[in-house]
Amino acid sequence: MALMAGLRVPARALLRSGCWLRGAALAGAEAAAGLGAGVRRFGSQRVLVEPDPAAGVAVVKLKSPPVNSLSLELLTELVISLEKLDNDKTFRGIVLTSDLCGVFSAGLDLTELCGRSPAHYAEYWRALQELWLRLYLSGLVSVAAVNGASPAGGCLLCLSCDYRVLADSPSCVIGPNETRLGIVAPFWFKDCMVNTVGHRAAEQALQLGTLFPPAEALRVGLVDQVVPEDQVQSTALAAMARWLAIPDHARQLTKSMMRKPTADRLAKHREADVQSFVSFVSRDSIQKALQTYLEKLKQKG
Ligand SMILES: CCCCCCCC/C=C\C=C\CC(=O)SCCNC(=O)CCNC(=O)[C@H](O)C(C)(C)COP(=O)(O)OP(=O)(O)OC[C@H]1O[C@@H](n2cnc3c(N)ncnc32)[C@H](O)[C@@H]1OP(=O)(O)O
Repeated sequence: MALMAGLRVPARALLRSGCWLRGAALAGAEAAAGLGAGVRRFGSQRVLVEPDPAAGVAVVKLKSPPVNSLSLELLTELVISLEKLDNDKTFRGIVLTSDLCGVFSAGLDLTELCGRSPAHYAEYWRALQELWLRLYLSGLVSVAAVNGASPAGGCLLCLSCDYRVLADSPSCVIGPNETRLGIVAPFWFKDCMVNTVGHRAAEQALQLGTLFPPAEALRVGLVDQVVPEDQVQSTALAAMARWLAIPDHARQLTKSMMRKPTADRLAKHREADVQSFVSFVSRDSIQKALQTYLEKLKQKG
């Protein structure tokens, strides 16, 4: 750990922020990255949006060190950015990626699920539902450029996109590891898994809490392409070009036809889903399991 201005800052976080600062330093090379003169990045503290209006594409980068865990703030900022892009006719597609080195998203922020009030759990779960519904049903083409580990809720984010490109590195594991924490993925995560990899593979992965290394993730169909780490974003953009070659109205109607029944299962029972999450996560046994897991993570660091 490094101590900075009285703040306990993990060395890994500094390394990672070095990684995204390096990205910021490359701002001068924005033209090379497709950002023309006068085109400005926008976004918020935890979500960086790099627009390429000429291509109709925005690269949306998660930048919430150390591990892009889905805090209430990150969920909220991501929903706002997606809403803005969805409502802006300039954009037809987004590439969702991480601005940190080695981690796409660590999934739900476990500190949001431990030792908080039922009202907080309910607010948190509503924000997660909101993000999932918005991303899953977005009219934009969404390509996940998965440049780091993506367990549990991180995997859900990827599955909500239309296409997934994963970096070929042993640390880039992806999958629904919830049961390993002693918790259960919500039914809408289960539905996304089933829709992507089929019932049998989803059942095994969900029960065993499997985190797939890249080659396995490709084999089961959890991701669509595995490429060297430095080619993840360019490959995602190339995939995007293929998807954008299809007329929007036809693609959007087809996407809706494929996804709406799954989304409706949650949309029609959102409040019941919130209540079952709150009562589940408030159980003493679940609180203990989550605390123990968090402590193990911290000790490992
Ligand atoms: C009856 C039915 C009812 C249905 C109800 C439904 C209930 C559903 C409930 C919950 C669903 C949950 C889904 C989830 O997403 S749970 C979260 C699962 N995530 C994980 O297991 C990932 C844990 N993290 C890791 O494996 C690693 O951190 C990794 C992402 C691989 C990165 O590794 P590394 O680079 O080595 O970084 P560190 O492990 O050292 O972590 C750095 C610091 O970040 C903290 N951390 C990590 N992950 C989280 C997290 N998810 N939330 C909060 N904090 C996290 C970690 O403790 C380190 O902190 P510190 O620096 O203070 O030591």
